[in-house]
Amino acid sequence: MLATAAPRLRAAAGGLSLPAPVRAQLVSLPLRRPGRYASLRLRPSAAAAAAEAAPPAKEGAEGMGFEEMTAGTRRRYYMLGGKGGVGKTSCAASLAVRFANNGHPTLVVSTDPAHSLSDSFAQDLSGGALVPVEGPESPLFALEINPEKAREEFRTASQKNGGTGVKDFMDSMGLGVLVEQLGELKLGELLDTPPPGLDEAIAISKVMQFLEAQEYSMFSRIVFDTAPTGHTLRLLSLPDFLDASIGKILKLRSKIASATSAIKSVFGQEVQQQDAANKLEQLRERMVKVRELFRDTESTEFIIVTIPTVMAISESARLHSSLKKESVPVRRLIVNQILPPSSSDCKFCAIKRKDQTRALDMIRNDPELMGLNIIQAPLVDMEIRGVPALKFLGDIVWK
Ligand SMILES: Nc1ncnc2c1ncn2[C@@H]1O[C@H](COP(=O)(O)OP(=O)(O)OP(=O)(O)O)[C@@H](O)[C@H]1O
Repeated sequence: MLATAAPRLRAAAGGLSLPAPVRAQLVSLPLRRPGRYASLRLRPSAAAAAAEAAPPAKEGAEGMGFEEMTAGTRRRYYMLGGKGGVGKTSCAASLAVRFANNGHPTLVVSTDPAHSLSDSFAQDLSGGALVPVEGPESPLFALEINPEKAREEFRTASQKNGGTGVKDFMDSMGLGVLVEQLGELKLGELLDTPPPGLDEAIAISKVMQFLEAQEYSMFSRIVFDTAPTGHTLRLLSLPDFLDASIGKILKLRSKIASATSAIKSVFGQEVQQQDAANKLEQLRERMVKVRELFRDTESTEFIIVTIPTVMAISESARLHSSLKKESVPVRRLIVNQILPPSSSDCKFCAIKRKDQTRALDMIRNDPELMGLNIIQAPLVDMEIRGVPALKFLGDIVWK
């Protein structure tokens, strides 16, 4: 029973209470104030008692606990995704803190255009660059990919330079060669409007950087806090789309090249043509790498986050089905915000708990979801913000 498990914890309206020191800080915590929590640590006894008081964290397959997630120093990617508002950011941030506290230099990346990593860590992590998170034992960095800023740069560049500045912008994302080709094919109008999927293209370009740039080589764990389902599915299918598009551009180029070769006698043109084609092939190879990364069971895992409601579970089942079609590895399902058992005679809580129990049964009987390792995460009675609160949640969820 919560009330007797530890004096710091109480059975509040059926939910799990944060320990007093964390609560005290949270009440007065402003948004995005850096450094506030750097020295605050949860007392191990409180965290342990909370973990004990929480509902069973896991069911399902053996050997799928945190030990397996943290083993080895070879880099692994974890993508957390699901319906809006279910707790993707809280779970991703808590996993990142847990990795960092277990010796992994970790990067947590938000690909959600409506970022909440800064709010979750209660530190200003905005700006689109790597920012150190204060608090964990090993280095933890955060990156909020800033598509709105990128969109703005895109618009400004194309307005100022009649389209040519767009190339610089796309160059910076490693996609400049695509623009060159579109320009050569006289598809200029395509360059003046941000293409659909630009947010995802920016995220993909970052993933390419993770694979290639020295700056990122130190990270042994990279955790993605993804956007709600639709966005994320587009993100995952984009490398395929770009690969196919590049294929089409290459074909079109070669058709145009052969049609015009008779009148092209300028020395060097052939070489230029070949150079552009090579660059396109290179970009294509990079896309293939990203696509393979998303599908590599050794290095990547997509973790679906849901809550115990019929609507969220139905969306999770659809998400899992789409991810399977994309061959993205999924093994775990977090069911967040579960009401722990309570001795209180709150009628509302009893009904809510029954509803949640039915929803959990629904997961166990759903053909799409039943094979996944289910991780139950308790509802805490306050917003989870700041490293100590995330550590508290992470120690309960990731066992
Ligand atoms: N287990 C929990 N107990 C209590 N509060 C929680 C829990 N999980 C998440 N929350 C709260 O719910 C809110 C939404 O959580 P979060 O931002 O993590 O969700 P999200 O799925 O990332 O949302 P979005 O789709 O808007 O990005 C936050 O205020 C967070 O503190």
